Amino acid sequence: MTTSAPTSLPAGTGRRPALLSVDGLTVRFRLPGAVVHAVTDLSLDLHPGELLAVVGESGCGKSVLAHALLGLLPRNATVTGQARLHPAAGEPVDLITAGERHLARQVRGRAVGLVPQSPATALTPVRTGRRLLEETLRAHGHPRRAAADAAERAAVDVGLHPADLDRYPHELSGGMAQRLATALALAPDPPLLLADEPTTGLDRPLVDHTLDLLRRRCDTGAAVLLITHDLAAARRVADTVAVMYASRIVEHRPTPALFGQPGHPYSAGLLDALPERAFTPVPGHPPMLTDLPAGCPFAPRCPRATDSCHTRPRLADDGVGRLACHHPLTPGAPT
Ligand SMILES: Nc1ncnc2c1ncn2[C@@H]1O[C@H](COP(=O)(O)OP(=O)(O)OP(=O)(O)O)[C@@H](O)[C@H]1O
Repeated sequence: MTTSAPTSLPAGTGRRPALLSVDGLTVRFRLPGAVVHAVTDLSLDLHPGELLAVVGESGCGKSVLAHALLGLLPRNATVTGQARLHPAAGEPVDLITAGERHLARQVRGRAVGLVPQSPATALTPVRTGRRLLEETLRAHGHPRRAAADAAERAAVDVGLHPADLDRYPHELSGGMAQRLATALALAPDPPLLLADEPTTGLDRPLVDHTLDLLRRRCDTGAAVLLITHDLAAARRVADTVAVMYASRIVEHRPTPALFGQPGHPYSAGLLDALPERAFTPVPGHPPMLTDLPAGCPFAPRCPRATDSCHTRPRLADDGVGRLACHHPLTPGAPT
Protein backbone atom coordinates (compact mmCIF):
# COMPACT_ATOMS: atom_id res chain seq x y z
CA MET A 1 0.00 0.00 0.00
CA THR A 2 1.20 3.46 -0.77
CA THR A 3 -1.45 5.37 1.15
CA SER A 4 -1.25 6.07 4.87
CA ALA A 5 -3.13 3.51 6.94
CA PRO A 6 -6.74 4.61 7.48
CA THR A 7 -8.30 3.80 10.85
CA SER A 8 -11.84 3.43 9.55
CA LEU A 9 -13.59 2.79 6.26
CA PRO A 10 -13.55 5.70 3.84
CA ALA A 11 -16.76 7.69 4.14
CA GLY A 12 -18.56 9.44 1.33
CA THR A 13 -18.47 12.76 3.12
CA GLY A 14 -15.42 14.99 3.21
CA ARG A 15 -13.76 13.19 0.30
CA ARG A 16 -14.72 12.24 -3.18
CA PRO A 17 -18.13 10.52 -3.31
CA ALA A 18 -18.31 6.81 -4.05
CA LEU A 19 -17.74 5.74 -7.64
CA LEU A 20 -19.77 2.60 -7.00
CA SER A 21 -22.50 2.23 -4.37
CA VAL A 22 -23.91 -1.27 -4.02
CA ASP A 23 -27.00 -1.56 -1.88
CA GLY A 24 -28.78 -4.76 -0.96
CA LEU A 25 -27.43 -6.71 -3.93
CA THR A 26 -28.91 -10.19 -3.94
CA VAL A 27 -28.40 -12.94 -6.53
CA ARG A 28 -30.32 -16.21 -6.66
CA PHE A 29 -29.84 -19.02 -9.18
CA ARG A 30 -32.79 -21.27 -9.92
CA LEU A 31 -31.87 -24.92 -10.30
CA PRO A 32 -34.27 -27.83 -10.69
CA GLY A 33 -35.56 -28.34 -7.14
CA ALA A 34 -33.21 -25.81 -5.48
CA VAL A 35 -32.28 -22.16 -5.23
CA VAL A 36 -28.63 -21.10 -4.87
CA HIS A 37 -28.23 -18.11 -2.53
CA ALA A 38 -25.12 -16.82 -4.26
CA VAL A 39 -25.02 -13.20 -3.03
CA THR A 40 -27.21 -11.89 -0.23
CA ASP A 41 -28.03 -8.32 0.77
CA LEU A 42 -24.56 -7.09 -0.14
CA SER A 43 -23.81 -3.41 0.31
CA LEU A 44 -20.56 -1.54 -0.18
CA ASP A 45 -19.15 1.74 -1.40
CA LEU A 46 -16.03 1.95 -3.52
CA HIS A 47 -14.33 5.33 -3.89
CA PRO A 48 -12.01 6.67 -6.58
CA GLY A 49 -8.46 5.79 -5.58
CA GLU A 50 -9.60 2.85 -3.40
CA LEU A 51 -8.51 -0.73 -3.85
CA LEU A 52 -11.01 -3.02 -2.15
CA ALA A 53 -10.10 -6.70 -1.84
CA VAL A 54 -12.99 -9.18 -1.57
CA VAL A 55 -11.77 -12.38 0.06
CA GLY A 56 -13.38 -15.63 1.18
CA GLU A 57 -13.36 -19.35 0.53
CA SER A 58 -14.21 -20.85 -2.83
CA GLY A 59 -17.90 -20.65 -3.70
CA CYS A 60 -18.85 -17.83 -1.30
CA GLY A 61 -20.12 -15.56 -4.11
CA LYS A 62 -17.15 -13.38 -5.08
CA SER A 63 -17.25 -13.94 -8.84
CA VAL A 64 -21.04 -13.79 -8.97
CA LEU A 65 -20.81 -10.34 -7.36
CA ALA A 66 -18.52 -9.12 -10.17
CA HIS A 67 -20.64 -10.69 -12.89
CA ALA A 68 -23.84 -9.24 -11.43
CA LEU A 69 -22.31 -5.75 -11.60
CA LEU A 70 -21.66 -6.20 -15.32
CA GLY A 71 -24.92 -7.92 -16.28
CA LEU A 72 -23.01 -11.09 -17.15
CA LEU A 73 -25.08 -13.67 -15.25
CA PRO A 74 -26.91 -16.50 -17.02
CA ARG A 75 -30.65 -16.65 -17.45
CA ASN A 76 -31.29 -18.74 -14.35
CA ALA A 77 -30.13 -15.81 -12.19
CA THR A 78 -32.40 -13.31 -10.47
CA VAL A 79 -30.70 -10.11 -9.35
CA THR A 80 -32.24 -7.57 -6.97
CA GLY A 81 -30.91 -4.53 -5.16
CA GLN A 82 -29.00 -1.56 -6.54
CA ALA A 83 -25.48 -0.95 -7.83
CA ARG A 84 -25.10 2.70 -8.74
CA LEU A 85 -22.12 3.77 -10.78
CA HIS A 86 -21.41 7.50 -10.43
CA PRO A 87 -19.26 8.55 -13.39
CA ALA A 88 -17.11 11.68 -13.02
CA ALA A 89 -19.33 13.31 -15.66
CA GLY A 90 -22.92 12.45 -16.42
CA GLU A 91 -25.80 10.82 -14.59
CA PRO A 92 -25.41 7.84 -12.27
CA VAL A 93 -26.45 4.52 -13.74
CA ASP A 94 -27.91 1.58 -11.86
CA LEU A 95 -25.98 -1.39 -13.21
CA ILE A 96 -28.70 -3.79 -12.11
CA THR A 97 -31.56 -2.20 -14.04
CA ALA A 98 -29.56 -0.77 -16.97
CA GLY A 99 -30.44 -2.42 -20.26
CA GLU A 100 -28.08 -4.75 -22.09
CA ARG A 101 -27.54 -2.14 -24.83
CA HIS A 102 -26.35 0.46 -22.32
CA LEU A 103 -24.16 -2.04 -20.49
CA ALA A 104 -22.58 -3.23 -23.73
CA ARG A 105 -21.99 0.25 -25.18
CA GLN A 106 -21.24 2.42 -22.18
CA VAL A 107 -20.28 0.26 -19.25
CA ARG A 108 -18.38 -2.97 -20.01
CA GLY A 109 -14.78 -2.23 -20.90
CA ARG A 110 -15.36 1.52 -20.97
CA ALA A 111 -16.62 2.53 -17.50
CA VAL A 112 -15.95 -0.81 -15.83
CA GLY A 113 -13.15 -3.16 -16.87
CA LEU A 114 -13.17 -6.84 -15.98
CA VAL A 115 -10.20 -9.15 -15.60
CA PRO A 116 -12.06 -12.46 -15.81
CA GLN A 117 -11.25 -15.45 -13.65
CA SER A 118 -10.75 -17.80 -16.62
CA PRO A 119 -9.03 -15.80 -19.36
CA ALA A 120 -8.33 -18.88 -21.45
CA THR A 121 -12.07 -19.23 -22.09
CA ALA A 122 -12.82 -15.49 -22.12
CA LEU A 123 -10.31 -14.56 -24.86
CA THR A 124 -11.61 -14.73 -28.43
CA PRO A 125 -9.68 -17.71 -29.85
CA VAL A 126 -9.44 -16.59 -33.49
CA ARG A 127 -7.59 -13.32 -32.89
CA THR A 128 -4.01 -12.76 -31.81
CA GLY A 129 -3.32 -10.85 -28.62
CA ARG A 130 -2.19 -7.89 -30.71
CA ARG A 131 -5.44 -7.81 -32.66
CA LEU A 132 -7.51 -8.17 -29.51
CA LEU A 133 -5.69 -5.29 -27.84
CA GLU A 134 -5.71 -3.04 -30.90
CA GLU A 135 -9.42 -3.65 -31.52
CA THR A 136 -10.18 -2.88 -27.90
CA LEU A 137 -8.19 0.34 -28.02
CA ARG A 138 -9.71 1.43 -31.31
CA ALA A 139 -13.19 0.73 -29.97
CA HIS A 140 -12.32 3.20 -27.23
CA GLY A 141 -11.25 5.96 -29.57
CA HIS A 142 -7.56 5.36 -30.29
CA PRO A 143 -6.62 6.04 -33.95
CA ARG A 144 -5.01 3.05 -35.72
CA ARG A 145 -1.35 4.06 -35.23
CA ALA A 146 -1.87 5.15 -31.63
CA ALA A 147 -3.70 1.87 -30.92
CA ALA A 148 -0.76 -0.16 -32.24
CA ASP A 149 1.69 1.67 -29.96
CA ALA A 150 -0.65 1.58 -26.98
CA ALA A 151 -1.19 -2.18 -27.45
CA GLU A 152 2.55 -2.80 -27.15
CA ARG A 153 2.77 -0.56 -24.09
CA ALA A 154 -0.16 -2.36 -22.48
CA ALA A 155 1.55 -5.71 -23.12
CA VAL A 156 4.84 -4.56 -21.63
CA ASP A 157 3.00 -3.10 -18.61
CA VAL A 158 1.69 -6.56 -17.68
CA GLY A 159 5.03 -8.26 -18.26
CA LEU A 160 4.41 -9.67 -21.77
CA HIS A 161 7.01 -9.40 -24.52
CA PRO A 162 5.60 -7.52 -27.55
CA ALA A 163 6.37 -10.64 -29.66
CA ASP A 164 3.95 -12.62 -27.46
CA LEU A 165 1.15 -10.49 -28.89
CA ASP A 166 1.44 -12.30 -32.21
CA ARG A 167 0.26 -15.54 -30.67
CA TYR A 168 -3.31 -16.81 -30.55
CA PRO A 169 -4.83 -17.37 -27.09
CA HIS A 170 -4.40 -21.17 -27.36
CA GLU A 171 -0.67 -20.62 -27.94
CA LEU A 172 -0.28 -18.78 -24.63
CA SER A 173 0.48 -20.37 -21.28
CA GLY A 174 -2.11 -19.89 -18.54
CA GLY A 175 -0.04 -17.11 -16.98
CA MET A 176 0.44 -15.36 -20.33
CA ALA A 177 -3.29 -15.53 -21.07
CA GLN A 178 -3.92 -14.09 -17.63
CA ARG A 179 -1.59 -11.17 -18.36
CA LEU A 180 -3.18 -10.58 -21.76
CA ALA A 181 -6.63 -10.48 -20.12
CA THR A 182 -5.31 -7.96 -17.61
CA ALA A 183 -3.83 -5.84 -20.41
CA LEU A 184 -7.18 -5.93 -22.25
CA ALA A 185 -9.04 -4.75 -19.17
CA LEU A 186 -6.53 -2.01 -18.31
CA ALA A 187 -5.82 -0.67 -21.81
CA PRO A 188 -8.97 1.49 -22.13
CA ASP A 189 -8.20 2.97 -18.69
CA PRO A 190 -11.62 2.36 -17.10
CA PRO A 191 -12.33 4.33 -13.91
CA LEU A 192 -13.50 1.10 -12.24
CA LEU A 193 -11.80 -2.26 -12.58
CA LEU A 194 -13.15 -5.60 -11.38
CA ALA A 195 -10.20 -7.99 -11.17
CA ASP A 196 -11.29 -11.57 -10.51
CA GLU A 197 -8.25 -13.56 -9.34
CA PRO A 198 -5.96 -11.63 -11.72
CA THR A 199 -2.81 -13.38 -10.49
CA THR A 200 -3.89 -16.99 -11.10
CA GLY A 201 -1.09 -19.01 -12.69
CA LEU A 202 1.56 -16.31 -12.24
CA ASP A 203 4.92 -16.78 -10.56
CA ARG A 204 5.47 -14.70 -7.43
CA PRO A 205 7.41 -11.87 -9.13
CA LEU A 206 4.65 -11.52 -11.73
CA VAL A 207 2.00 -11.72 -8.99
CA ASP A 208 3.63 -8.75 -7.31
CA HIS A 209 4.08 -6.97 -10.65
CA THR A 210 0.35 -7.33 -11.45
CA LEU A 211 -0.72 -6.28 -7.97
CA ASP A 212 1.51 -3.22 -8.12
CA LEU A 213 0.04 -2.36 -11.53
CA LEU A 214 -3.46 -2.41 -10.03
CA ARG A 215 -2.27 -0.36 -7.07
CA ARG A 216 -0.79 2.26 -9.38
CA ARG A 217 -4.13 2.53 -11.20
CA CYS A 218 -5.73 3.42 -7.88
CA ASP A 219 -3.01 5.88 -7.08
CA THR A 220 -3.91 7.74 -10.27
CA GLY A 221 -7.60 7.83 -9.39
CA ALA A 222 -9.18 4.56 -10.55
CA ALA A 223 -11.06 2.25 -8.20
CA VAL A 224 -10.33 -1.48 -8.13
CA LEU A 225 -12.38 -4.32 -6.71
CA LEU A 226 -9.89 -7.17 -6.39
CA ILE A 227 -11.35 -10.65 -5.90
CA THR A 228 -8.74 -12.94 -4.46
CA HIS A 229 -8.06 -16.04 -2.38
CA ASP A 230 -4.63 -14.64 -1.69
CA LEU A 231 -4.65 -12.78 1.61
CA ALA A 232 -1.00 -11.81 1.13
CA ALA A 233 -2.05 -10.08 -2.09
CA ALA A 234 -4.83 -8.24 -0.31
CA ARG A 235 -2.44 -7.17 2.41
CA ARG A 236 0.11 -5.93 -0.13
CA VAL A 237 -2.14 -3.61 -2.12
CA ALA A 238 -5.66 -3.21 -0.68
CA ASP A 239 -6.88 -0.17 1.21
CA THR A 240 -9.91 -2.04 2.48
CA VAL A 241 -10.90 -5.70 2.70
CA ALA A 242 -14.38 -7.23 2.63
CA VAL A 243 -14.58 -10.81 3.90
CA MET A 244 -17.42 -12.85 2.37
CA TYR A 245 -18.86 -15.99 3.89
CA ALA A 246 -21.75 -17.99 2.46
CA SER A 247 -22.93 -15.18 0.14
CA ARG A 248 -22.68 -12.28 2.61
CA ILE A 249 -20.08 -9.76 3.71
CA VAL A 250 -19.28 -10.65 7.33
CA GLU A 251 -16.49 -8.13 7.91
CA HIS A 252 -15.30 -5.02 6.06
CA ARG A 253 -12.35 -3.03 7.38
CA PRO A 254 -9.33 -0.99 6.40
CA THR A 255 -6.60 -3.50 5.56
CA PRO A 256 -4.30 -2.78 8.53
CA ALA A 257 -7.22 -3.20 10.94
CA LEU A 258 -8.31 -6.50 9.41
CA PHE A 259 -4.82 -7.97 9.51
CA GLY A 260 -3.98 -6.44 12.88
CA GLN A 261 -7.16 -7.15 14.76
CA PRO A 262 -9.84 -9.07 12.85
CA GLY A 263 -13.27 -8.84 14.43
CA HIS A 264 -14.96 -11.91 12.95
CA PRO A 265 -13.88 -15.39 14.01
CA TYR A 266 -14.03 -16.41 10.35
CA SER A 267 -11.59 -13.64 9.35
CA ALA A 268 -9.33 -14.70 12.22
CA GLY A 269 -9.55 -18.28 10.93
CA LEU A 270 -8.53 -17.21 7.42
CA LEU A 271 -5.55 -15.34 8.85
CA ASP A 272 -4.59 -18.30 11.05
CA ALA A 273 -4.49 -20.43 7.90
CA LEU A 274 -1.64 -18.32 6.49
CA PRO A 275 1.74 -20.12 6.38
CA GLU A 276 3.42 -17.24 8.20
CA ARG A 277 0.86 -17.50 11.02
CA ALA A 278 -0.51 -20.71 12.58
CA PHE A 279 -0.87 -22.48 9.18
CA THR A 280 -4.05 -24.12 10.52
CA PRO A 281 -7.02 -24.33 8.15
CA VAL A 282 -10.47 -23.19 9.25
CA PRO A 283 -12.05 -26.43 10.48
CA GLY A 284 -15.07 -27.84 8.66
CA HIS A 285 -16.64 -26.69 5.41
CA PRO A 286 -18.83 -23.79 4.32
CA PRO A 287 -22.57 -24.56 4.12
CA MET A 288 -24.30 -25.40 0.86
CA LEU A 289 -25.71 -22.20 -0.64
CA THR A 290 -28.87 -24.13 -1.45
CA ASP A 291 -29.41 -24.96 2.21
CA LEU A 292 -28.29 -22.11 4.45
CA PRO A 293 -29.10 -22.14 8.16
CA ALA A 294 -31.44 -19.46 9.52
CA GLY A 295 -28.83 -18.12 11.97
CA CYS A 296 -25.15 -17.29 11.56
CA PRO A 297 -23.92 -19.56 8.74
CA PHE A 298 -20.44 -19.71 10.32
CA ALA A 299 -21.74 -20.93 13.70
CA PRO A 300 -21.19 -24.68 13.02
CA ARG A 301 -17.45 -23.95 12.46
CA CYS A 302 -17.06 -21.21 15.04
CA PRO A 303 -15.24 -21.72 18.35
CA ARG A 304 -17.19 -18.80 19.89
CA ALA A 305 -20.70 -19.86 18.85
CA THR A 306 -23.49 -19.91 21.44
CA ASP A 307 -27.26 -20.22 21.32
CA SER A 308 -27.54 -16.56 20.31
CA CYS A 309 -25.96 -17.49 16.97
CA HIS A 310 -29.23 -19.19 15.99
CA THR A 311 -30.24 -15.63 15.12
CA ARG A 312 -28.38 -14.19 12.15
CA PRO A 313 -26.15 -11.24 13.16
CA ARG A 314 -26.62 -7.98 11.28
CA LEU A 315 -23.70 -6.38 9.46
CA ALA A 316 -23.28 -3.26 11.60
CA ASP A 317 -20.82 -0.38 11.82
CA ASP A 318 -18.42 -0.76 14.74
CA GLY A 319 -16.40 2.40 14.42
CA VAL A 320 -13.60 0.72 12.47
CA GLY A 321 -15.63 -0.90 9.73
CA ARG A 322 -18.56 -3.28 9.51
CA LEU A 323 -18.97 -6.58 11.26
CA ALA A 324 -21.66 -9.30 11.46
CA CYS A 325 -20.99 -11.31 14.60
CA HIS A 326 -22.65 -11.86 17.99
CA HIS A 327 -19.29 -12.65 19.62
CA PRO A 328 -16.70 -10.44 17.94
CA LEU A 329 -13.02 -10.66 18.77
CA THR A 330 -12.65 -6.89 18.86
CA PRO A 331 -13.58 -5.06 22.04
CA GLY A 332 -16.35 -2.52 21.75
CA ALA A 333 -17.86 -4.10 18.64
CA PRO A 334 -21.66 -4.34 18.60
CA THR A 335 -23.04 -7.63 19.89
N1 LIG B 1 -25.03 -20.37 -13.26
C1 LIG B 1 -25.09 -20.84 -12.02
N2 LIG B 1 -26.11 -21.64 -11.62
C2 LIG B 1 -26.18 -22.10 -10.36
N3 LIG B 1 -25.28 -21.80 -9.40
C3 LIG B 1 -24.25 -21.00 -9.74
C4 LIG B 1 -24.10 -20.49 -11.05
N4 LIG B 1 -22.97 -19.73 -11.09
C5 LIG B 1 -22.45 -19.77 -9.83
N5 LIG B 1 -23.22 -20.54 -9.03
C6 LIG B 1 -22.99 -20.80 -7.61
O1 LIG B 1 -22.92 -19.55 -6.93
C7 LIG B 1 -22.03 -19.68 -5.81
C8 LIG B 1 -21.03 -18.58 -5.82
O2 LIG B 1 -20.14 -18.82 -6.92
P1 LIG B 1 -18.88 -17.88 -7.21
O3 LIG B 1 -18.32 -18.30 -8.53
O4 LIG B 1 -19.25 -16.46 -7.05
O5 LIG B 1 -17.89 -18.30 -6.05
P2 LIG B 1 -16.46 -17.68 -5.74
O6 LIG B 1 -16.49 -17.16 -4.35
O7 LIG B 1 -16.05 -16.74 -6.81
O8 LIG B 1 -15.58 -19.00 -5.78
P3 LIG B 1 -14.13 -19.24 -6.44
O9 LIG B 1 -13.21 -18.51 -5.53
O10 LIG B 1 -13.97 -20.71 -6.40
O11 LIG B 1 -14.18 -18.68 -7.81
C9 LIG B 1 -21.43 -21.08 -5.89
O12 LIG B 1 -22.17 -21.92 -5.03
C10 LIG B 1 -21.67 -21.48 -7.33
O13 LIG B 1 -21.80 -22.88 -7.46
